[in-house]
Amino acid sequence: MITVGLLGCGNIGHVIAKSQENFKITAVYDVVFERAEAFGREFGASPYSDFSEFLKEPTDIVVEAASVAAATSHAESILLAGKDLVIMSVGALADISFREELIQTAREMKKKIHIPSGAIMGLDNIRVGQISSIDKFVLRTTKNPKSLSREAEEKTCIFTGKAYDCVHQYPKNTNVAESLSIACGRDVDVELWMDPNEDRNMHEIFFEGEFGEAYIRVRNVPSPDNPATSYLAALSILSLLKNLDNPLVIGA
Ligand SMILES: NC(=O)C1=CN([C@@H]2O[C@H](COP(=O)(O)OP(=O)(O)OC[C@H]3O[C@@H](n4cnc5c(N)ncnc54)[C@H](O)[C@@H]3O)[C@@H](O)[C@H]2O)C=CC1
Ligand SMILES: O=C([O-])CC(=O)C(=O)O
Repeated sequence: MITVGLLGCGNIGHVIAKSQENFKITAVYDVVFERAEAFGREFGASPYSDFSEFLKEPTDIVVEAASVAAATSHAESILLAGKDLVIMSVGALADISFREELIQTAREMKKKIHIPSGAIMGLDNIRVGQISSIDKFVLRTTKNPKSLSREAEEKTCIFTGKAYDCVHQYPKNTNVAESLSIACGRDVDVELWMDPNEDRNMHEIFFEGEFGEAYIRVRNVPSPDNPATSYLAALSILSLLKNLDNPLVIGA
């Protein structure tokens, strides 16, 4: 049984806690301690208000499902505590020197940093961008204004530019852009749209290069408790944890 420490007892944390099969969440931490306490009562995990005490719990892996700020503050100490790490708030890795330091720490500690596929499909083969030339890479994300905590009467483009800048302006909505950038090894182009007639979180990927061309479109059901987050994102952590100790490795 894999033991999991959970950083962030929100929407994603609750979805994964309801499907514990080959893993058990034994320790939880949240900046709002009452959330960790309530979560601990519901799912039988120990709640912590002190992050260093949370790290002393003998867990195999910590799942960060909190915020870019949480991932930035705590990722290094999680690895130094000898635990593998799943990062959901991938926007934290947009800072290249921070990302390289983390990778170096993971290497020294012989630990892994996992970036789940999150709210998209196809992240595995997008890694061909690291070994083969890419001519075009655009992510077009379209969400209902409610998912962006905004209002709009008509379909409106609110950002065009590089993933790095988008992640800084919309950290709760564009972790996908950073996951794609890391996977394919370049700062991808991003368009962010809000559309009052769209009830899904839609991500379209336009990808062209030496390999040929690909178009991937996912129309995700938003999480009822946090419409900015697609339900698929929580499922992707579950499939990652389910396959962690599987000798058969599927995907690139
Ligand atoms: N990589 C991807 O494809 C995706 C990433 N995400 C990201 O996953 C993260 C979690 O998403 P949800 O569960 O929907 O969010 P949520 O807002 O429902 O829950 C986050 C929880 O973390 C806690 N938290 C926030 N900052 C914290 C900190 N500094 N220290 C400790 N606890 C903290 C909050 O109090 C809350 O209980 C978000 O950063 C979101 O942007 C979401 C969807 C897709
Ligand atoms: O990328 C993100 O941060 C979240 C997102 O768009 C989604 O869940 O669809």
